[in-house]
Amino acid sequence: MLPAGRAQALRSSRDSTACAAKPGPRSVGSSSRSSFPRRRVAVQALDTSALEEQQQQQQAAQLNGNGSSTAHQHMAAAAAAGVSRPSGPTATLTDEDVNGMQLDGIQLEQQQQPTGLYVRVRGMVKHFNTAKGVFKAVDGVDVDIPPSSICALLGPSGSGKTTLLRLVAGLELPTGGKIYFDDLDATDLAVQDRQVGMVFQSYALFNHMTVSENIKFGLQVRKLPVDHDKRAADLLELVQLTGLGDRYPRQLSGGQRQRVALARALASNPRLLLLDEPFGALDAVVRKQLRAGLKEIVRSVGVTTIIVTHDQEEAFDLADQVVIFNRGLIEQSGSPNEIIKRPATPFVMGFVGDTNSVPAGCMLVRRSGFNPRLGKARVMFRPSDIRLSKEYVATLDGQQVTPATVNEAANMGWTMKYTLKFDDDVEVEFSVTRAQADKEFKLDVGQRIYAVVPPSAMMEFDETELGSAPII
Ligand SMILES: Nc1ncnc2c1ncn2[C@@H]1O[C@H](COP(=O)(O)OP(=O)(O)OP(=O)(O)O)[C@@H](O)[C@H]1O
Repeated sequence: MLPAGRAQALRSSRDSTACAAKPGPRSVGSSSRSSFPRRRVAVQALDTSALEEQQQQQQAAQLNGNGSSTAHQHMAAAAAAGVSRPSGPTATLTDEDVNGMQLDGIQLEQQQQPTGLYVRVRGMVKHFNTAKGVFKAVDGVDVDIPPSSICALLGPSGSGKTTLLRLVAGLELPTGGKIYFDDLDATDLAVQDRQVGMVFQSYALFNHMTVSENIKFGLQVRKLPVDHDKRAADLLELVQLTGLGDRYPRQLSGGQRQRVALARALASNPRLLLLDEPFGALDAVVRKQLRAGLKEIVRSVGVTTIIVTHDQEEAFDLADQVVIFNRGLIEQSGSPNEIIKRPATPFVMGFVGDTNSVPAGCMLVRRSGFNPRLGKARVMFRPSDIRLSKEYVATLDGQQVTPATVNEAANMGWTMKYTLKFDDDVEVEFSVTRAQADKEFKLDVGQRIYAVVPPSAMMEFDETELGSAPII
């Protein structure tokens, strides 16, 4: 539960510190309508994590002795035993960074700070030059993320999720396309002017600083006009770590460290929170707890949130909008319900949830009345769409049944999984909850059953449509 009054306190603090900043060195917002740099606080939303990431990359490049190392090499080096972690606040930022964050000329503004950013990505392209040629990591992506909503980027490994997140953060320069924050063309905006907070899988905390010092770090560097101690205390309460401010990161559990990272990312009131596998290194129970807390916190402070995750349950539970990536492109974007109930492509159907895949000409498909188009090789459907009768019936739900034999039964704990083998040797999986198995669907191996699948639940596809191998 969110501590009473914390979110309000944090919001009020945002309101009272609303400022206008001069545009940063790279804030070339081309739209003349844009009021972003003048109207909004670039200041209080300047988040340390993006800068630290940039800093890590520079340091890692130096460690590699190669100023032109790829971003991936940088990150790998940075991740290696925290070697590239900065040793102290003054060592973390270049003069240029700090100059970019100075508050000279900033006027206090009493106007209410808007909540989350409205993020629009248009025609985004990011190609990397590799030894094998041009690698299309992101290849023409449009996404709209409404203010204060949570968007999850989901997809196979290497599909371009993190690259898109880094493009939005300003940590990668696009090969093509535009990024808009509200009505501002933010494509060329400097990282420190993006009002972005970030949390990564690796904890990204300064080990030599206490928890409170970690949270206050960005506020101090920027000399933000808020009570730093109070803000750190408020954030610690928000992430339910009150009393642990004097500890060092090594004295915390993995889950606690991630909560500190979240508090630190929120300290400067970002209008956009970017999370890259924030709970990836944690066990399932802790992940679930943190997930619930994260949802409540980001909702309460109203920050627009983009999260990259491999965990489908996490994506569907957290997000208002789930974006499914494949090979640098978006296969589908929609609410969790839309994605689950109406997958737009065979890839999404196969990627999200369990599916059975059978030849288009098999008995089950033919008897169902489904008419595959010519040239299509297979048909998919969800195991949960199978209806069956243990007694012989000619039709079930108005459809002609297909007889099958229970070939295998697997006890999965809370569910039972059965393999059904039709008389043309085609096998499908059928699963029921333990409660259903105990009551109506207790099946024995060798038993005959009679199955139907509604044609409306079937999707035909070509094998090539399911590919997720990256394209070079
Ligand atoms: N700097 C780079 N140079 C060359 N290729 C890169 C670079 N950065 C990313 N890539 C490649 O771009 C593709 C997309 O990478 P990205 O990290 O965005 O994938 P992802 O969907 O986040 O994967 P994962 O879920 O495994 O983190 C990958 O194949 C990756 O190897």
